Amino acid sequence: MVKVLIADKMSPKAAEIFRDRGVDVDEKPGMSPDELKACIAEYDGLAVRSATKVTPEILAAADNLKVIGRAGIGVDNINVPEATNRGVVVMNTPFGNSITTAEHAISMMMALARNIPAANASTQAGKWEKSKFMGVEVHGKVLGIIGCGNIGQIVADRALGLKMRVLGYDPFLSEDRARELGIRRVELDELFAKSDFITLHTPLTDQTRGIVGKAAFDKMKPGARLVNCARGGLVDEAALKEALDSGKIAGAALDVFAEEPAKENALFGTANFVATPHLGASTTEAQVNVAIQVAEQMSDYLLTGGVTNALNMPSLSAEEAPLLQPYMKLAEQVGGFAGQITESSLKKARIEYEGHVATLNTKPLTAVVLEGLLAPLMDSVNMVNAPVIARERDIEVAEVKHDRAGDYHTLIRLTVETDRGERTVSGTLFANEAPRIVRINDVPIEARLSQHMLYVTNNDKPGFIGALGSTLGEAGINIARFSLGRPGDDGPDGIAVALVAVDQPVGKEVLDKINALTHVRQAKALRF
Ligand SMILES: NC(=O)C1=CN([C@@H]2O[C@H](COP(=O)(O)OP(=O)(O)OC[C@H]3O[C@@H](n4cnc5c(N)ncnc54)[C@H](O)[C@@H]3O)[C@@H](O)[C@H]2O)C=CC1
Ligand SMILES: O=C(O)C(=O)COP(=O)(O)O
Repeated sequence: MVKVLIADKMSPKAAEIFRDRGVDVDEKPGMSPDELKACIAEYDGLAVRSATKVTPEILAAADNLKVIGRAGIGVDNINVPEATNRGVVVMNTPFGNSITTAEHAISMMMALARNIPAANASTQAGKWEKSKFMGVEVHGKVLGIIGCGNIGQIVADRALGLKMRVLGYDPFLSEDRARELGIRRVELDELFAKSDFITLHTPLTDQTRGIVGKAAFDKMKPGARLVNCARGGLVDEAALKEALDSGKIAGAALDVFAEEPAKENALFGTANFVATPHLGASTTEAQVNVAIQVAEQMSDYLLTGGVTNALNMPSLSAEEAPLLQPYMKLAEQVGGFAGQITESSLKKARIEYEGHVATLNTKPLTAVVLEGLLAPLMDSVNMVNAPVIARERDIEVAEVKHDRAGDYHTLIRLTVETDRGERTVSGTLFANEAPRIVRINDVPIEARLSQHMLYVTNNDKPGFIGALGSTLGEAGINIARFSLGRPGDDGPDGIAVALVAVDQPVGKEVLDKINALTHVRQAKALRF
């Protein structure tokens, strides 16, 4: 009998469904990491919310684990790459708590506008400080939404109902979709400058970490109010404290903190600061939704192999799987490469299949290319929902097949079109199984991707490679493989590209140093 552990507090519906489906279930919320590590080997499935941290250590001890189900949206408490390495499927429930979380953000905004938490405390303390708690209307005010995905769009809808004017910043929000939502799409600086209220609804990624920091507070309209019901690391808490203390902003409400549980925090006790203990998803309705969904999805997988809302596994029939498997990896790399080097709003993605791959069922491959392309920007993207997300975001997707082989016997070429022009990434399979990137824009190259990569465009001049090697060496970063390419093969003619596989991640500090090297035009750290 398969056995599942529910490690966080969940609606009793989850255990009920597991039992009804014939899955053995233990409920042990509140375990320490050591306790979890000691017992995890017993289980085939692990169901969590945000409290349990599924670290590489836990995964290393999870000898029988096949699936992790997140009863909620954000999976930043789960080490998905490590789970993938270990063949553990990670699933979430992308929509079950979105309305509830949007409603919490609106509640936090209203709490700030009318000083409700402080007025409540003062009134119940017997003070009757009517004149101290003068508020502001939200009617006619500007709400800036950073991250206009599922939750951000629900917040926009509710804010429009409150007669607010809504601005949205999201690299994936198209002009047409913004118009449909009744909001205005802006760049981040304009959002900071014009918003009376700002609310965050992005996942926590390398791009969004610290998105509201000192520079952002400096750009904000004096007297703005900030709400964060997404993830703690999005707001720099020290900079927020300074902005509140100096009176630069009039208030802030946080549901999420850089460190949770936040039992101590420098912000506690600050005037005009409101805090809730990660309550965004905590309503009866949302908790029943996510508990049912997670238990159904995990039972399906454990009992039948059916996959829904998996973040790290494509769903495929048993017959196609072995044929498509090596191409899946290639498709993910080609898409992931383009996604990580694309910085502005995507308009089109053209996926061309040439040679052998064009004779296969390319639908799942296109889905995996799109998944790779969109994954750097959102949490809940998988091969099943990636085409839907692309459609919703007005990204035009074209699939083209050329049966005849070109330079390679098999090739996947992805061309993405953004506001700033086109980018192309092509890849092939060596020996029918090993993915290689063979062209980036007009530059031929031959690169095997590994977990940590450095992608550098530079002026093709002597001295660059030595300087790069020294900078990495000084930072204790070992170069595993080094691939170089340039548009023409007949001597230096301007630009060149280096794809460097490194054994350690390249942090921001080292990346800044590389970007400052003579001849470097742009360096980016990529992850696969
Ligand atoms: N406080 C709580 O209890 C809860 C918090 N959450 C958090 O809310 C987040 C959002 O959830 P959903 O809307 O369902 O996710 P979603 O994936 O539908 O939307 C996220 C949006 O953020 C955008 N985005 C990504 N990078 C960005 C950037 N650098 N700048 C601006 N926008 C960017 C994406 O394009 C996407 O549209 C989740 O990732 C989760 O961390 C979710 C549920 C409950
Ligand atoms: O769904 C999410 O992303 C959340 O943050 C909800 O967290 P929770 O399940 O309430 O611990």
